[in-house]
Amino acid sequence: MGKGTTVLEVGDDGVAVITLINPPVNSLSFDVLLSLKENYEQAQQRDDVKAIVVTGSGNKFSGGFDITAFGGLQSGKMEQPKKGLISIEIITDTLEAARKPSVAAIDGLALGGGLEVAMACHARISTATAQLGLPELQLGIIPGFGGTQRLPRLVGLTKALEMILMSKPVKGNEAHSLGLVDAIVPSNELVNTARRWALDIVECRRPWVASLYKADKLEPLGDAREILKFARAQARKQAPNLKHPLVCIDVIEEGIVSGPRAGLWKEAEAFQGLLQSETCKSLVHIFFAQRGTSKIPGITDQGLVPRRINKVAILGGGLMGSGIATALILSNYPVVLKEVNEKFLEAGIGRVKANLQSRVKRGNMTQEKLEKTLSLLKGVLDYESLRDVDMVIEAVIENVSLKQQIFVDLEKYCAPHCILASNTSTIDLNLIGEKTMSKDRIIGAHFFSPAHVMPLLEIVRTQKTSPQVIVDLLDVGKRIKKTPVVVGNCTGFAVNRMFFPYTQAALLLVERGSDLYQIDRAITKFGMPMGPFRLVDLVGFGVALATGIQFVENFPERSYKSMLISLMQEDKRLGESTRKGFYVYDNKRKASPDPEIKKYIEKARSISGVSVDPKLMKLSEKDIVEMMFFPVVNEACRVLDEGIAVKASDLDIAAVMGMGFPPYRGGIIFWADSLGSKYICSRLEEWSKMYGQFFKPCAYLLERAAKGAPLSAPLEQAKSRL
Ligand SMILES: C[C@H](O)CC(=O)SCCNC(=O)CCNC(=O)[C@H](O)C(C)(C)COP(=O)(O)OP(=O)(O)OC[C@H]1O[C@@H](n2cnc3c(N)ncnc32)[C@H](O)[C@@H]1OP(=O)(O)O
Repeated sequence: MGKGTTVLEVGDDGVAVITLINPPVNSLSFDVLLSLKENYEQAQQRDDVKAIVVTGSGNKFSGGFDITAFGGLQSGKMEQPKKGLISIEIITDTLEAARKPSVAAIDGLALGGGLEVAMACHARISTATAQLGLPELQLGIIPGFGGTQRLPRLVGLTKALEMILMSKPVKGNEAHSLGLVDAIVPSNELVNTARRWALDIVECRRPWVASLYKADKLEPLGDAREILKFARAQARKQAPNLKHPLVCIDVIEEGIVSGPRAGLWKEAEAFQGLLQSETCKSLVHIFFAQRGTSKIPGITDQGLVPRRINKVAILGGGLMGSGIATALILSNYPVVLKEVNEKFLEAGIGRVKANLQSRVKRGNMTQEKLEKTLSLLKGVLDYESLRDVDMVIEAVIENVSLKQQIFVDLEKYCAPHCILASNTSTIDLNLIGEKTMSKDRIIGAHFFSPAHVMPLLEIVRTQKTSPQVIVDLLDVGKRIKKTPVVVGNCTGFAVNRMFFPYTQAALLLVERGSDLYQIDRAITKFGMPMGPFRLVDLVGFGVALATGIQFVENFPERSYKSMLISLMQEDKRLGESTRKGFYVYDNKRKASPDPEIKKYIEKARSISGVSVDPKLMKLSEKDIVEMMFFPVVNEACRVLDEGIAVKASDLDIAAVMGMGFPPYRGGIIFWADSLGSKYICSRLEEWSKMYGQFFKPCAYLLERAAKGAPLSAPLEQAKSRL
């Protein structure tokens, strides 16, 4: 059976309506594209057809080219169509060059190839809320159905570059003011308006525009060159490791300098090349991995319906609590914020206000909306006000006995159905709930700071957490626009388990002679937002030490015990907040290296009893990256082996969204598999001989390496490769 189709219906008015049908988003599979071509040709031939309307089924135009086909095209299982077949033969020479005019009727979304089909029509009618955009760069490719040529001609070069390079869609209303669509109508009038518009074109009451040859919106060549030069500089600065944004700019330039037809050919060539790139493979993996995190075998396939959460309570108005409260009220959840005294409560509410105010300052929220959002927040000091909430999220300091007492109290005051969640980032949930009888409704809701900004939500289930409670929290996560990763219960869960060896590797290397600023530079160049030392400065030494202790206590055999951070803390160097950490900070928070650090390193080195290793003093960037990240891979393997994560791709998302691992490398395990389990294992073995247990490969990694199996393959599959 084919994948999707189009349907042609001819009305008495002489308009042929062609509907794209490929749920859920009417993606453009080859079947859909070939069927679209056939129906266009039929409409051309039929005497009873005067004009054409293209629309999508289920109130959606189209989400673009079928991303599920990428894998087949990349592996060679599916044949690449000949160059230009779709963008030139179908979209340009069949759709745009047709002898009968066509109008796109856009509801819901027109993204990527979807918008490119719409731009080849001779006019576009849209609803106000539809999303229109070319987000291809997010997938490591460029628009490949003529978008690089038509969008600049419809909206001007500057706006087109912004939309394409930032993968930023616009809503119908904005698209209208930009000239991308010709009229905005309500959804129920969409197709009829488009029909009339198409007939008006036939009768010359409306212009018949072929976007590819429109030139009035294009800037003069000299100006265009300047704009492109600026865009190139920005792209190089923002994503120095990525080539495809620069390729995209070259392709756009070709169309402006040599004409749109030449631009189309260059686009087709570049598209085919980029489709095979590692960047594209990695980003497509991330696309599906991200959607896969909310599919949990045994939980989300049981037909459970999420219960309605009407009101949420947050315990603790510190940095985390106030961030979580902000995230919730921003998605219209009424929130009760509980603190222990007036002073803390006021400070907590103040933080939420400040979070919202920064949105107003940046122009992302009106003052009126701020007031309305803030009215959803109520501060309280007692447990009485928690009687009618459906979920509590505890976000107090990381202190086991305090948390245990809180959960006992919650059990007393909250309704029996109320979900009892903890935002702990490291502590075992069984310990937190030890003194309660409510173990089935205890769950971890681990947010990342700042909680109203960071996209990840680590959902921690214990053996006893009921599937219903997991489904409920998944639903809340979706409503507050977080990507969930559901993990099992242990010290540090998935993200901090991976973070720990990362920080430890950095400390081990500097104690043995590597330059800490060089480590930070190499790691930033690899694609992390900042290096490990700059990061510790940012989160603060207090947090780093508190989490560190949890790990050293729980995993002593593989912890590298360094006193470096403690020694600096004794001298009140606590990171950026004190203007001194591994770096020194000026008034503008600009970080500069500090020669004084040597002193602390030497002291820490003598406490650890290690000596400088000349090899580690002159590590290459590649070696730094591997010595920093292979221990992370090793820990990720343990997390998989212990069943803490259900699938490898969940850890890829956890690394990308929780640690800042570059998405264009596909996440931690995907990246590791690109290097091979054998190679990683052999390097770790080599280092463990020289530098100790910290690097020792775990059983899972050893087993995979021995079989030459990828780390991401499910256990049975890896075994069956024998
Ligand atoms: C040649 C061309 O220039 C190349 C292209 O067109 S490349 C494609 C460009 N298009 C895109 O990048 C859009 C990608 N999709 C999205 O951003 C979002 O899915 C969306 C905004 C369309 C919908 O978002 P949302 O409502 O949150 O639903 P979401 O869960 O993401 O998607 C629903 C389902 O549609 C699938 N889907 C979405 N877009 C798809 C596409 N283009 N192809 C195939 N499947 C797609 C998702 O994988 C998901 O499947 P699942 O239910 O099995 O997990």
